[in-house]
Amino acid sequence: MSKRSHDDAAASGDPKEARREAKRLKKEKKAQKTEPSDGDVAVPAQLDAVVSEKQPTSTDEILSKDERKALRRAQKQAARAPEAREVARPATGTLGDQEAAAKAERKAVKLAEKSTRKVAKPSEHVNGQTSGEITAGDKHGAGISGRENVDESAYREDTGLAALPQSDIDAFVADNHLAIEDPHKQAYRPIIDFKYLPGDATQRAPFANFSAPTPIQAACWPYLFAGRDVIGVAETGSGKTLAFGLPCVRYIASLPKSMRSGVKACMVSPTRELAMQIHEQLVKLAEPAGVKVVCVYGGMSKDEQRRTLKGAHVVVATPGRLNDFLQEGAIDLSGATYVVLDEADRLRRGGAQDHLDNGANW
Ligand SMILES: Nc1ncnc2c1ncn2[C@@H]1O[C@H](COP(=O)(O)OP(=O)(O)OP(=O)(O)O)[C@@H](O)[C@H]1O
Repeated sequence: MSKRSHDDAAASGDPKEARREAKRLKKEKKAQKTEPSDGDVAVPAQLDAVVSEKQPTSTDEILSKDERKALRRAQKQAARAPEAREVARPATGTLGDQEAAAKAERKAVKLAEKSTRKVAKPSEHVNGQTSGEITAGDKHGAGISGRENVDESAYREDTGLAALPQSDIDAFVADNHLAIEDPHKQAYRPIIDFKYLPGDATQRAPFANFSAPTPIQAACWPYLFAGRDVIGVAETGSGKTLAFGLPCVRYIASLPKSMRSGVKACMVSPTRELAMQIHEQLVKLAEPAGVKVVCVYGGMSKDEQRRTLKGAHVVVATPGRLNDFLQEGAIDLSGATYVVLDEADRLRRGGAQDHLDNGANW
């Protein structure tokens, strides 16, 4: 009913008719007030807020107290589970009333919970490899091979780390975009603080100037301490050297003196510069532990390098020079059970495959 018809009724001179019209008009106005306007069709945005960080005020108007509580819970969980965002979104387009909103809300809570569990749990779809795969970014890779035939009980999680609430671990994994796949499903907790490293405080001295392990270190260390094979992928400058270097040095340092002689670890790097960088960092850790690290690479006198090899526990090498020394018997890797292929993808691309194949019978 329009104002025009009300005017018409008044103009007809029938007061009864005019009163009826006025009443109808009032009713209509009331009904218009309760109907959503075009601006209220912001339902998708409100439901997006189920998984976004900020909760718009209009959500408060639509949801009940219990629903708002569930919403906050979902937001917290969804913040740690980015996949939930994508799964929850399709539900948003079709909902326009309170009941539907509550339904979508419940669904989002469930999805967020499920996704959170998924993030926390190592994936189960690994293709029969024996390696754990640790991914923290995707620029450069380091193939890290742990000790063979080592009792996996060699690594015992620090009690403080084991006592942390799962939510702390989940938050670390989600915040650092870590994906950890472990076919053995041991689900070691990342060592998120140096104080959770095995060993006493003196062994943490090399990290005195660092505030916390980097994500790739935190994720790799438990697996490598346990003697597992690891493929680690992380961007450049993310601390991969210590990720594989610390467990290596600790392993050698832990050997009884009678078993310590000879090369115990070999690290192959695609370039001389990278090999030298690894060497430089490892020496700082290794020397105080009585572990000798040497670096051999092409373009330098072999004689000098041969001399340095005497008494070495760890050899850092470029593929060609390593192969030369293997051929001539200057390096014996028969006792080396800790092998690192630094930037394994680059090693392959750089034509190191033949050298690596030659070294396969180390
Ligand atoms: N936990 C840490 N906190 C702060 N700095 C660290 C930490 N661990 C290592 N670093 C420092 O970060 C720098 C880069 O580390 P590193 O060379 O291991 O990175 P990377 O991932 O191996 O890089 P690249 O891909 O270039 O080889 C080094 O100077 C190293 O001393």
